[in-house]
Amino acid sequence: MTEQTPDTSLNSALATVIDPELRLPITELGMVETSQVDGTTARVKILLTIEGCPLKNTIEADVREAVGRVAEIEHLDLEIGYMSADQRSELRQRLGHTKANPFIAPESLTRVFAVASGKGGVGKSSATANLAAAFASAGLSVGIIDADVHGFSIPGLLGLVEGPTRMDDMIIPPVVEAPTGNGHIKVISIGMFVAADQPVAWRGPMLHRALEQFLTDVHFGALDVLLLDLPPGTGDVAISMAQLLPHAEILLVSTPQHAAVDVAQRAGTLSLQTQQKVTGVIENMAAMTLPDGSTMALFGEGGGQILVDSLGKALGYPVPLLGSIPLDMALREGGDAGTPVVWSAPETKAAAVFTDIATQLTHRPRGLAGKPLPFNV
Ligand SMILES: Nc1ncnc2c1ncn2[C@@H]1O[C@H](COP(=O)(O)OP(=O)(O)OP(=O)(O)O)[C@@H](O)[C@H]1O
Repeated sequence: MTEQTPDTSLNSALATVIDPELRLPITELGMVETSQVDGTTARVKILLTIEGCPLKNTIEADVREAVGRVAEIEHLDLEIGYMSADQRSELRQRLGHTKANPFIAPESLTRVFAVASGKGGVGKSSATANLAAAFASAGLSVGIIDADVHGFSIPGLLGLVEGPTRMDDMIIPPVVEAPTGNGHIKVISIGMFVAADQPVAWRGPMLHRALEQFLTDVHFGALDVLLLDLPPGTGDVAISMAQLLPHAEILLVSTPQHAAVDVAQRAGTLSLQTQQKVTGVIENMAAMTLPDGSTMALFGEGGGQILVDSLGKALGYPVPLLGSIPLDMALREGGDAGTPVVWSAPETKAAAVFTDIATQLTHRPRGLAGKPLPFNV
């Protein structure tokens, strides 16, 4: 066995420091410019990707912690610098960032789910955030594109305050870690690019361009699952999504209310034109259990089943009802507090149903692979 020198011990320690956004060891990202040991002092220079990097303090603390674990080292002389344009370009190459949509590459292993609804306020964004949380709790690497232009709520539902990091023409999305395990959620939202109190009054081509840029400029890295939170209805974004991610599978969220079924059905049958697959229906806001154990069906009952039956007939293949999420105060409170109910109250029925749906989806075979669409935007 070869003896570890202090220098190799230092490098091994630095290799345990993971860049929180890029999710790779800083030693593999060209971020360690100097690492040497003189006597009992380690001299380390770390290069951050950009000046004003929001994660400076985290990376610095992680480096100090890692070096502190090396027995031979008593002092750390740590310098923080910034990458040059050439070094950043090298990093982009190392990451394989090509400004091409990675999700339509034939070798892509990412499952893409577009979460849609017929109308607003049925819990589509809550379902997206909770499904992402359930996938991340299962150890998966998850991405969310919040494309709900008029109600971008995903960052708030996940408690994200920081925005993306711009590295020249590459955008690095902020990351939310699952409370246990290695799973995480990378989030990009239209809301991160507009002033907080400004409505997004964009026409179709601009929305198309924004979605396209999210797919080409945002460096998600290797994702197991990508979820898109679509605006309600069958508008421009749904059509752009179908064109940019033809193999995306549609998850339709609806309440049990019978009146909601027709609108949800229209959103579902759009898939006939886009040739996408409706992978399942999630019924949300189903009967809630009251403190005395009785149930109250505030939004009626049975809509989810009616919807899957009618979609099955219209689409010509069975569409499963993946689960029925009850109205639950913990779900609303978790969303308001920025922690999805799957993480904040895993013991609730709502959390259990989301977890079950995520499990079903990971075990279901993929939808039809990227078919060309019969129309252009
Ligand atoms: N099962 C549930 N129990 C209790 N509250 C819920 C449930 N599902 C959603 N909500 C609450 O209903 C409100 C609307 O939910 P959400 O924003 O997820 O809907 P949406 O369909 O994404 O709306 P929009 O289309 O406007 O973006 C939120 O306040 C959310 O916390």
